[in-house]
Order: sequence, then structure tokens, then C-alpha cells
Amino acid sequence: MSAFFKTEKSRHFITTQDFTNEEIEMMLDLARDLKIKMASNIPTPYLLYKTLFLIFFDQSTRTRNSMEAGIAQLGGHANFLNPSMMQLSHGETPEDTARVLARMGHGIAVRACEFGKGNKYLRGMASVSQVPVMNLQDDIYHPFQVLADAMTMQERFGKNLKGLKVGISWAYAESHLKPLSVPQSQILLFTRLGMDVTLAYPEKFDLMPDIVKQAQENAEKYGGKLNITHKMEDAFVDAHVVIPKNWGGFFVSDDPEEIMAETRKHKDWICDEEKMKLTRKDSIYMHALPADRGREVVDSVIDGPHSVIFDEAENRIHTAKAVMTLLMGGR
Ligand SMILES: NC(=O)OP(=O)(O)O
Repeated sequence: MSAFFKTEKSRHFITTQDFTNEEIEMMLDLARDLKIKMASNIPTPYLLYKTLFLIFFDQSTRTRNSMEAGIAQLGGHANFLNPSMMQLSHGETPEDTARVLARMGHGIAVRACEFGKGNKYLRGMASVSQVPVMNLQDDIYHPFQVLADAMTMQERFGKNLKGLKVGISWAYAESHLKPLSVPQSQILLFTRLGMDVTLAYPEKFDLMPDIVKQAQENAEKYGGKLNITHKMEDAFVDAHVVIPKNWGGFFVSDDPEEIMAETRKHKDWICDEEKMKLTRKDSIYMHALPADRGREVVDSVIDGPHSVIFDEAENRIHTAKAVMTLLMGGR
């Protein structure tokens, strides 16, 4: 474990692509251990007196609270920064902000989802930061979410996820600009872990071509599969795991009204009981949350026997604590 967090330079957690499969497994193993310790009230003071800076350009329930509660449970402290109260309007660059915060604490975590800008902001910080920069969701990646997803799958299907049949599908929502980062990070990590992934979406609702190419390369290298289809049902047939979720039509048009007009053509892309019947008997329904109930998914599925959404949400704190511990130098 030491080679992972005791490197000369800080490791940044921008995407799971920057970590080996062995390192990803290490994160998941530690998350499992932290979950057991939390349930047994065993203290885990691995980041005693350390400070994490949290910057959120976008709203959050799970991510903010998993990081704030997580570092407190590790013995450290979170300093929440509201961008509207930072010196951004006076032109402070991400590089200068990172240089300053790195002198005052031990980690910087940022949510910045604006399309074409978020990842650049994080990369700017990471290019100079002397402490780990962690991605709490940008316009390309959501690495903390997919670690929690993988942990949830391991809890249901065992540690080895090779060959697991996973359907990731676009679903209808009254929204035109939900980030691409969740499905993109899912196809990247799940193919790395050897899963058999079907990605379904209506034509025009493409993910970023470079990310799809990387996921295809991952599948070839690690023995996974990535099939792309434009029929929602294809993601459900014989699936162990289904993850139907909306994402924005960023490549449909630059005009939000045109995107919504195209989105509304696909109201039938809803996860309902008929589609769940196509899955395996022991299948699980997952969603990163928040879900658009009645549009992305019917209540009887999201509240039904296949749903593991609250395990998935809970696992955000255990995986967050694991990544912070490994990157910020505890244990
Ligand atoms: N899944 C997720 O990232 O939730 P929040 O947007 O509430 O943080």
C-alpha cells in the first residue's frame, strides 16, 4: 500500500484511468474495511488534524456530505468554499488558488461540471498543486461515484466482477444538461474491471468519442466488453445490473430548446417493471441519484426489490474515506 500514497509527488484523483487496477482494488478493499469499522464504531483516525478544502461550483447532496462527514470520521477537518465568495471574479486562476490552498492544508476537492470548463479547472489545479486534487464531478468524469458503484456491485455479486452483465442506459428526464460524467466514468471503470457492458441511448445522445474509444481499449485490454445500441431494452436483457439515467444532449445542438425538443421525443425511455422483467432474477437497479421519479424510473422499480440505491449512496462515504486516506497520506 505504501507505494500508492508515499510517492514523491502528490497523486491526483481526476479519473480512475490514472490508477492501475491493483490501486483501484486497494481503494475498494480499504472502503470495505472502513465500512466494517464504521458499523462497529471502531475509530479510524487516519487523517488526524488534516484539512481538506472543498470547492463546489454546482449543487450536491451525496458528494459534499460524504466528503465532509468522511474527513471528520478520519479525524480531519473540511473547509467548505463557496465559489461566489472566492476571488474568482477578480481573476484568480485555478493554478494560483491551488498553490495557496496547498500551503494551508492537505487536499483540495472540487466539483465543477460546466461543459468544456470543469475538467480544465481541475487539471489547472492539479498541474501545480503540492497536495492531492480530487474530482468531485466535472464535465467528463465522476470517479468517486463509480468507485461506490463498483463497491455496491461487489457486495451483491462478489469481489470478482469479470463477466458481470451491466446495462447502462440513457433515460428520459425534464433536463437538457445533466453531465455526461457518470455514464462516461462507468464505461471506463467497468470495462477495466472486465464487465460485459451494454450502453444504450437514443441516436444523437452520444457520449464523448474519446471516452468511448478509451473504454473500448480498456475492454480489449482487460477482457471486458462494450456494446453500443440505440434500443433501451437491449441494456436490460439478461443483465445483472441496470443503470438507467438521464444525461444531456450536448452533441444534439448548442440551443437548449432544441435539445429539450429532441429529449421529449424519448419519453418512452423509462425504467419500468416491463423492462426489469428482461433482467436476471437477482438483478440490481442502480442510480447515482438524484433520480427523476416518474420520468427516468417508476416508483415501483426505484423503491422495489431490485433497487440498491441507498447502499450505493451510502458507499459514497466509504469510498470517499478510502481515497482520502490513500491520497492524503494516512495509515
Ligand atoms: N451522485 C451524486 O454525485 O450526488 P450529488 O449530486 O448529490 O452529490
